[in-house]
Amino acid sequence: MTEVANTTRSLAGEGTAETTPSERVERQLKLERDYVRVLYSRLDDLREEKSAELAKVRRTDTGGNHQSRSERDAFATHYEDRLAQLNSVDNRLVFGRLDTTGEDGEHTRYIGRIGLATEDHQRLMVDWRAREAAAFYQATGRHPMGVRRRHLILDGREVSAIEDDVLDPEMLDDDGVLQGEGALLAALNSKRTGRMTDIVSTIQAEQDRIIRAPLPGVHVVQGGPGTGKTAVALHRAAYLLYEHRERLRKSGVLIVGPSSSFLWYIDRVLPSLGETGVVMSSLADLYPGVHGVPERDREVVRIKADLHMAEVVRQAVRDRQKVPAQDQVLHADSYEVVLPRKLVRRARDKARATGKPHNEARGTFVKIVLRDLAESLGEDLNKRSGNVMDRSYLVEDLRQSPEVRKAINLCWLPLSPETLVRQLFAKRRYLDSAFRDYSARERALLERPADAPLTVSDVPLLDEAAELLGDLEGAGVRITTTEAERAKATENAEKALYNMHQSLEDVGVDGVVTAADLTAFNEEAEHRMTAVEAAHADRTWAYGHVVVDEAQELTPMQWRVLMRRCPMKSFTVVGDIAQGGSASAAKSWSAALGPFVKDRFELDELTVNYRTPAAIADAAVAVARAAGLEISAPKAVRDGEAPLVTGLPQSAGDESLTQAVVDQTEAEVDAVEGGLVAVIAAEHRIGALGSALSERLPGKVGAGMRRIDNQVVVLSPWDAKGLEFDSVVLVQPAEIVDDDDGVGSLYVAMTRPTQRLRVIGSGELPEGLSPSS
Ligand SMILES: Nc1ncnc2c1ncn2[C@@H]1O[C@H](COP(=O)(O)OP(=O)(O)OP(=O)(O)O)[C@@H](O)[C@H]1O
Repeated sequence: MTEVANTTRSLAGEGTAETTPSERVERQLKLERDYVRVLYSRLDDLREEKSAELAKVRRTDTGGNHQSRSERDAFATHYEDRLAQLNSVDNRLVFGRLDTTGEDGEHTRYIGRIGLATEDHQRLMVDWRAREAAAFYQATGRHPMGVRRRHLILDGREVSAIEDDVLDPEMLDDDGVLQGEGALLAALNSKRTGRMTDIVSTIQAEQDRIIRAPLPGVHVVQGGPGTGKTAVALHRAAYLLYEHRERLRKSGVLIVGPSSSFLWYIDRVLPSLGETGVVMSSLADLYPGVHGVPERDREVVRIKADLHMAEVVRQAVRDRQKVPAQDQVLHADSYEVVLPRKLVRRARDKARATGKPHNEARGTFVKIVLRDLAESLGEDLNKRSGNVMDRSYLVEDLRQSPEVRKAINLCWLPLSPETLVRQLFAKRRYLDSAFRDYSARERALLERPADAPLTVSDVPLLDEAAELLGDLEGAGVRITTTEAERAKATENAEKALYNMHQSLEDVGVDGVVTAADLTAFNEEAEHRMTAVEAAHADRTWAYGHVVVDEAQELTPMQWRVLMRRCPMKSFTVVGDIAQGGSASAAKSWSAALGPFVKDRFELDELTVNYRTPAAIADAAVAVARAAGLEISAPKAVRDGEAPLVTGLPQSAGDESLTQAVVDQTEAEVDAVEGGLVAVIAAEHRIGALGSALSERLPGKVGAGMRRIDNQVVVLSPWDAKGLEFDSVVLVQPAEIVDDDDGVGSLYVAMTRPTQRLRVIGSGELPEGLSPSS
């Protein structure tokens, strides 16, 4: 490893008076190239090592012994995790170099995606999340921290350029806040691919402070569009998993985003940082086994969002613990017995007083009813015939009677959350009782058939109901997995198995895998799936940390669900109050979080807009402010081109508008040369625009309009939330304001482009937008 020692000299003093600047750069480049080759070679060695170890472990004969098998599996899991990590970090393995001068001399550290060391434990590269790497992100011109920082720009495995930051307060201009400006601008100017990438090589100081904040507590990150909130939230998850691995490995991290297309957009970031064990969920999927469809009526959204719904659901459950209208005469065996209302009421009150959930308390209810009924039957028999009957026999006789069973069931049936919620909105008597504090108009709005699909707004109600009802098994009901669930589990297992095969082939073990290995892989695959999937499938799973993106959209009832998922209340919450679109979006962070944590949350703000060029961001801010939105505009990193606004006459019909949009989109596809174009329009236009665009640009517009990796994608402002495109064609902005969720939605749509914005509208345009001359 002499090569390593030679290349890890400090940057200081590397140039000599005799050499020209370009010679010095060349020498430095060579130095770095040599070093980076060493790093990749070590990575390759490690991969080979781990895959050989893995194959060996897999071949170990455990002699059918359960303990040896679990030990073998534990080793295998360890090697597999490490191998997966080594396989995921190839791209831009290393990106920085930090030289420090301290009392103990000069040190050079290379900063990369993971930590690497030589065989004899000499450090080669530091994980970006390690404490020693922090200065790489935190040193600024104003606070140089005694370091020299170099950015390495790689093309494949080769260093193509190096960039040294000037960390000298004397040389600071007023804007000296950006680090590694060249690398940063290269990242920002690159074409979008439809998938978010990591920013690990260019994290900025204000972002890094948030990423490395302590684990406990609720940390809110407010920031305008494009300030890197999503990026920061994901890198924070990776950091926490590194820094608190022991704790979070067991409890897990949950990431919540607004929609499944958004989760798809971000789902490559964590694996590229070597982290895979994270559970992701959209708001529609927070309740296991249900995917909530959008709730269309804004009034209904508002009603179901309110915390008062917890009381409504509680009442709905109480309504299912009934006292019959009259005393009932029942038959059991050869006896006749009266079931008095009073007895039922007493049993119900006692069962409720246990404080147990409905399904569990049902056991108490049934026991009390049978006991009291047997007692009165016993007394009756004794009175009539003088016989003293054994009470337990009578209880058994009553329990066997279909009439008695039916009568008891009608009073207190075991219930699933789905049934409760479906019937709540389908049966007038339940609706009227649980929503008694609401107007007749509101109740009419809420009513729907029992087989109507469950909506996103129903998801928190299901969760609430599940809390209050408890397990069905607690009520003695056996739960069988449905055919569909079984099919899904098999499909998942097959996928996992396929992936295992793939990764084996990738590391060159193909051909030596035995049938026993494959069985073990299969078991392992199932085991692994359940680690993440078990958490997702288990409503009562207590996560160690929850990350919430686009958090301004969460309703109070959705927050209530999330607070339940993390009893320790360790949250990273990122969002922008000004972008709030839904009918119940938060007006402030205090209003959103106050009911759950009072004022016990940290608030940080991100102030730099990395996505949208200033000329476009300014136009978006002008429109938002003209409509009275209070926003603090982040400072854009790039200037860019002003939006082109085309105003069609009021008389132009839908056909001319569509025509203009198609023409403009075609021009944008050419202009962005392989980049992505989004056409953002109100929901009702999406179908027609999609068809017209597919006709003009065959093969470029996705059939499913939400496939955001197509070159052209047509979507609503809601679906565009959190996403970005090289160019955006914005259709009929006035309609977006009226039709969708107000000017917040228009603001979201206008801030999606990384390069160009085109606006096309007929008739009057919203205030702040005027046709380009
Ligand atoms: N430090 C950085 N280095 C490179 N790129 C960055 C950096 N910070 C942010 N970006 C890029 O800026 C863009 C916007 O980031 P991101 O989507 O995280 O912003 P956001 O605040 O979540 O935006 P919005 O609120 O509009 O959804 C992304 O392309 C992201 O990769």
